[in-house]
Amino acid sequence: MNIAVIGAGALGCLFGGHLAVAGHDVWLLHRREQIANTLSAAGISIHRDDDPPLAAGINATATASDVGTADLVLVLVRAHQTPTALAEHAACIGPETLLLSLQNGLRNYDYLLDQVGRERAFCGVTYEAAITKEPGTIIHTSTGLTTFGGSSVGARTTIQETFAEAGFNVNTVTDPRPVIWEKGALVGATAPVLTLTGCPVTHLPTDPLDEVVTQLLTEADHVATSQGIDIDVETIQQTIASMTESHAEHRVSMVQDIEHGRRTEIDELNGVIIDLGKTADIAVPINKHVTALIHGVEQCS
Ligand SMILES: NC(=O)C1=CN([C@@H]2O[C@H](COP(=O)(O)OP(=O)(O)OC[C@H]3O[C@@H](n4cnc5c(N)ncnc54)[C@H](O)[C@@H]3O)[C@@H](O)[C@H]2O)C=CC1
Ligand SMILES: CC(C)(CO)C(=O)C(=O)O
Repeated sequence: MNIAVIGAGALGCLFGGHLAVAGHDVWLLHRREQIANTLSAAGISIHRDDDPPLAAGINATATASDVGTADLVLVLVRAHQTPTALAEHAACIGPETLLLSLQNGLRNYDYLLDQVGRERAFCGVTYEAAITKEPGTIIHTSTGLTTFGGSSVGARTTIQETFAEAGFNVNTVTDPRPVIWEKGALVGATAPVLTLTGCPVTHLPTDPLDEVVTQLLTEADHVATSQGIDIDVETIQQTIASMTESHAEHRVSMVQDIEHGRRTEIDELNGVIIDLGKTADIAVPINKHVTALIHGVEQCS
């Protein structure tokens, strides 16, 4: 397959690297030509535990037309960067190109649907986790399930098989919205708490963090219900509890954003919960407070 990955960050290198090693023609789309040239020349390197690093030769470019027409475009920029990134790299999206997002955020499926319509848009979530050490060198901190969905069964199966052959554990569903909301609620409840407190993932289920996490989850659940989406707070809490082992070494994306002085994805997570809560007349005071506090941290970091 000719696969373009928009966003050569932690997850872009993780998925792109494994897909390249599995034999696909993978192109990383980077914003900066100079870094793209370095990635093309040096390849990427994926570090996991004490294993020898996985080296992957890869094509990288800042010019989407270099890719030709991609069979699959994997979108892995920060959620708020999605519409701009899709417009910028539209040259590799042809009339049959499939689009897949595995980003965090509650609006990514809508962005992809706007771009290519129902038959070619696929969206989901991943519990794989990675941190960038330097451009093209990443630490794969945790492995985990990837779940995505979309209308076309044939295309879904092709994408699932492609990722499974590259070593990923992948599930598919028809309607991706419940899994997107389940992970959106989880990240919206945990990432701001970890970012504001500086606590590691292992602290999440302990007092007093767990009370705030539960309040944030409960508000997200009420808003999801108003959208006709059923999420299970208890299941999410169990996932959070399991992350204290599976993600003990990981610094969540929002913490990484603040460490690098970048804008966080808070507006694509808790911000969406606030907006939809307003429309549906559902009070979400804790989401409003943490969103305001994260905006404050963004201004001062
Ligand atoms: N890092 C992780 O462990 C996980 C991340 N996620 C989600 O996956 C998404 C990607 O996360 P990361 O890889 O950590 O982000 P990252 O910040 O490491 O990488 C994003 C990359 O996109 C690039 N970019 C931004 N705009 C661009 C554009 N217009 N064209 C080309 N490149 C552009 C940035 O320069 C950056 O290199 C986020 O939504 C994140 O929340 C989900 C699960 C785990
Ligand atoms: C849930 C987690 C930690 C990765 O699986 C994540 O999505 C993040 O780092 O933001």
